[in-house]
Amino acid sequence: MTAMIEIRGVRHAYQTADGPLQVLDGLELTVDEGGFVAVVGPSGCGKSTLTRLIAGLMKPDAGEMLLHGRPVQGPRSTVGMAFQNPVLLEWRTILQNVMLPLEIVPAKTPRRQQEERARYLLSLVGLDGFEDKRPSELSGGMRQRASLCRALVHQPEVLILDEPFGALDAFTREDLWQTMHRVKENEPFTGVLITHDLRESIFLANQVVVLSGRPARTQYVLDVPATGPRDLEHLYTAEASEMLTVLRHQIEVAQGRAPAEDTATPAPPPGSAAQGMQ
Ligand SMILES: Nc1ncnc2c1ncn2[C@@H]1O[C@H](COP(=O)(O)OP(=O)(O)OP(=O)(O)O)[C@@H](O)[C@H]1O
Repeated sequence: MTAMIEIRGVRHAYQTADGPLQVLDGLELTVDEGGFVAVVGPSGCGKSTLTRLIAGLMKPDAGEMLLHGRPVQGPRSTVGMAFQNPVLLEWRTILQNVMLPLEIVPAKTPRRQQEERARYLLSLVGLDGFEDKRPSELSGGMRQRASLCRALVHQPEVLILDEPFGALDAFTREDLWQTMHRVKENEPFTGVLITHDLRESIFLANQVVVLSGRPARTQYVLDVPATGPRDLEHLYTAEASEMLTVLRHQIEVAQGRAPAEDTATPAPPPGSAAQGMQ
């Protein structure tokens, strides 16, 4: 497997009025090409900071950030991003919103082909028939689907999803998880998902990385045995329940609510590779 994202010993601090705030301290992460990694951790530990570094919107103070073996020097059109708040432009139709990145960073393909791709993506996420609507005519879940298409329109190598489903109700969120599997089956991106939802992490990702409390380092890595599309029933299996128990415990450790060396730590689920990174 070729590594798409390699993060080695990354440190980052923000300069604040109260002095430097150390956010990341010795972060390690490898995402294989075509892989889908979920990053979980306590609130404020530095997850969004990590996404900004991967996207090249900021540079780390120390350590290496590599995409396809090359240092990340700045923002690249090969990285797509979608956030919790979709921010679609009301004066543009849904199709025009999806095509917006192609106007900012022009693609080499002819306009007709670009529009075909945008329409294809909209149909992939179940929004065919809504191309000419305005954002305010769509539900929250539909706007998030459109935002996903916009992030994918450039055929990014890396798709960063920063809590994209966090503001949605439980049913819509589960619907979107299944859409995400369909998209992943059809679009060859490498995914990084930031989430607070552990069920979401094991449903979507093939690996879950737990960050420690701030300053964050990689505390724990869990390989999810199931790959490819799965139905929601999968979340109610003994295997899923064991994985969730392990992850919940790791989050408690990261929050300082459970000791790191705890003999009560549940064993990793069968078939999964779980490892502490103390
Ligand atoms: N531009 C900035 N300047 C100063 N401090 C910042 C800046 N951006 C983030 N921070 C601080 O850095 C820390 C990490 O922020 P970040 O948004 O990366 O955390 P997070 O893990 O994504 O948080 P959450 O889980 O709550 O979304 C927080 O304490 C935040 O207040």
